[in-house]
This record gives sequence, structure tokens and C-alpha cells, in this order.
Amino acid sequence: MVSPHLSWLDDVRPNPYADQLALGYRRLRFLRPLELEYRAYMLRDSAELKRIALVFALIVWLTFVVVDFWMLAPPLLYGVVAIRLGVAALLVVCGRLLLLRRHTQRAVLLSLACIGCMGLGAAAIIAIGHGQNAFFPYEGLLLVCIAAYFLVGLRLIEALTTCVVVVLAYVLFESLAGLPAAQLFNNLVFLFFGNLIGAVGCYLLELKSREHFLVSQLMRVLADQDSLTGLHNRRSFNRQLTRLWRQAQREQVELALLLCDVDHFKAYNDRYGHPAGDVALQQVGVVLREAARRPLDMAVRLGGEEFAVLLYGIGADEARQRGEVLRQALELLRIEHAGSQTAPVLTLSVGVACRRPGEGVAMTSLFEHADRALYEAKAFGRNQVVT
Ligand SMILES: Nc1nc2c(ncn2[C@@H]2O[C@H](COP(=O)(O)OP(=O)(O)OP(=O)(O)O)[C@@H](O)[C@H]2O)c(=O)[nH]1
Repeated sequence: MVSPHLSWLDDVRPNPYADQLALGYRRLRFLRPLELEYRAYMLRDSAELKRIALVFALIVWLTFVVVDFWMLAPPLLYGVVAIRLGVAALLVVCGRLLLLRRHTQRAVLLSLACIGCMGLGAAAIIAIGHGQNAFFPYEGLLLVCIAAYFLVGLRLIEALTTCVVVVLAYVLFESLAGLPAAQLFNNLVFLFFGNLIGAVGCYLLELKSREHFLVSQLMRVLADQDSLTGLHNRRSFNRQLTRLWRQAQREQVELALLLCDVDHFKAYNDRYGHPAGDVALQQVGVVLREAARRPLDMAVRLGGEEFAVLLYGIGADEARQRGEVLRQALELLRIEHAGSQTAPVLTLSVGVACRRPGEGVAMTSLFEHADRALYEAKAFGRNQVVT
């Protein structure tokens, strides 16, 4: 059941983001296509964070050399410093790869490699250190775990798996180095609760991150959508038109615009009521969506009973035919309109314009021409297509 504070989602469903918000995601997993989208979004979103975290981790990691020199003596000290420098070198290599954009897809793998190596390196250093100095701090291991949970933008499952591997490696190294069982147990209790706090914090963070993803994507969709018909709205149309105009100019193809206006719609509202008018507009929306099925086409509700279809890479003749198909499709729905002076059913007037973007052809001319053609379609008696 949807909780009361999420009941507003019913107004915008079906929509994959709203559906998932209503369904919940406490197990930190979305339905399949959305899960992949979230991971791709997180990769982009945390790329900068990962780079900053890596530099920070490198600085902290190298600062601990001071502790090594302070608490250990040769020859063990040399082994410890060698491990520290080896891990630092790996962090530098991963950092270089993370800076290259083409490795963005491998960012999670690179982060896991960095955190894993730091954890294993720290576990080995602590075990070696305890061989010489029983007070050598093991808490550094917890710092690595905290970095895994909070610093590099890993998902809980990734951070948790890494930390479990690191702690198990620590137990193995300390056992091999002969740390007394009581001291190892004592350290493990502290590491366990430290990791528990980290894991719970990471869970809550991921929960919030997922909520933020769903809400922000939903807002983006709603901002571009007409709430009655689900078609693109005018804002989305303006943005897309500018983008497609440039693309058509680059690819040297034509753009066609079909401006559509429902005939005598005021009379329809007056006769059948506003709610019935809304349903009729939704039916017009379905017809228009069918007309704009290719990826670069778009069906728009400009406002009121005014619609538009933008068709990419289509010439004047085909655009006119598509307008005619559209007009007939609405007529064939046979939505009764007894108040119309044009036909006994709801009809559409369509103005068509076609332009090849280029030198001396302004984008506004496409709209102006279609608007003039629509005006003529209305003036010539409605329910027709004019080019
Ligand atoms: N039901 C409903 N009606 C709307 C909506 N938006 C605009 N309208 C109505 O659409 C009607 C448009 O009327 P007009 O602009 O006079 O155009 P028309 O009656 O279709 O006449 P022609 O376009 O000249 O054929 C107005 O009555 C508006 O109230 C809406 O969202 N729902």
C-alpha cells in the first residue's frame, strides 16, 4: 500500500520513477531497467567525488608513514614502508585512470581496487607492526572501512563486501603473525562495531541517494510533460526544436512541423462539459503520439486545444501526407460533436511547414509558416491540411 505522503504519486502514474517510489526500495534495488539507469547516473554523479576522495586518501595514507617511523625500527620498518609506497603507487595509477573520461565506466572497479588495496595493505602493515610493537595502532583499518562506506560513492553491497574481505584478511595476517587471541578478539570487537555503524550509515545514505535519483528524474520528466495528455509541453518543445534544428543543419536534412488545432472545441466543451472535453483532448493526444513514434519525432500539446508534431528528416510531401493521416485518424475515432458546424464528429485542422535548416533560414520561419497554414486551414472551412 502506498503511504499517505506518497499518495500524490497516483496522479502521475504510470511513470517508472513514480512507480518505483510507490513500490519502495528498502532492499536498495530498483526494478531492472531503472537499476541500470541509477548505476549509470551514480557513475556520472560520483566521478568528481571519486577523484577528490582518491587525492585525500593518498595524502592520509602517506601521512601514516610518520606513525611507521615513530613506532617501528628497521628492518621491519623497511618492509612496512615498501608496502605503503606500493599501495600509494597503485593509488596514483588508479587516480590517473579515473581522470581519463574514457575510464568512467570502470570507476567503480577502480575505486574498489583502491579501497581493497589500502585495506589489505593496512592489514598487512598492522600485522607486521604488531610483530615488533604491540601498541602499533590497528585503528587505521577502521579508517579505510569508513572511507569505503562514505568517501568514494560505493553502494552498500560493494562497500560492505570490501570491508568484510579486508577484516578477514586482517584476521588471517594477525593469526599468521602470532597476535595473542585475546588482543585479536578485542580489536575485532571494535572493528565489528565500527563497521556496523559504517554499514548502517551507508545504507541510510544509499536510501537517500536512491530517493533523490527517483524524485529528481521524476521532476525532470514532469517539467517537460503536459499533465493532461502526457505529451511534451511547450517548454520541452522549445528546447527540443532548437536542438533538432542544429542537428538537422549538421546532417543536412529537413524538419517538418505540423500545427494542429481541434475544431470548434469551445462548442464541444459547452455541449458535453469540460470533463468530457478533457477526455477528448486525451484521445487527440493518443492520435498525435502515434504520429510521432520515431526517436527524434515529438508530439506536443502547446496549450489548450493546440497541438504540434515535429518530424525529423521529412520533406514537404511526406509531411503533408502525415498531416492527412493524422487528420483522418481523429476523424475515424468518431468522437461525437453535435455542436460542430464542420462535421458531426471531432475534427482537426492542420498547418504544415517544412524547412531545411541552413544559411539564411531562421528557425522561427518554421513555426510562422505552419501557423499561417493552420490559419488558412481554419479559414478554408476546418478539418483539412494546408501546406
Ligand atoms: N476541456 C478542456 N477545454 C480546454 C482546455 N484548454 C482549453 N480549452 C478550451 O478550448 C476552447 C478553445 O476555444 P477557441 O480558442 O475559441 O477555439 P475553437 O472553439 O476550437 O474554435 P476554432 O479553433 O476556431 O475551431 C476554449 O473553450 C477553452 O476553454 C482543457 O484543458 N480542457
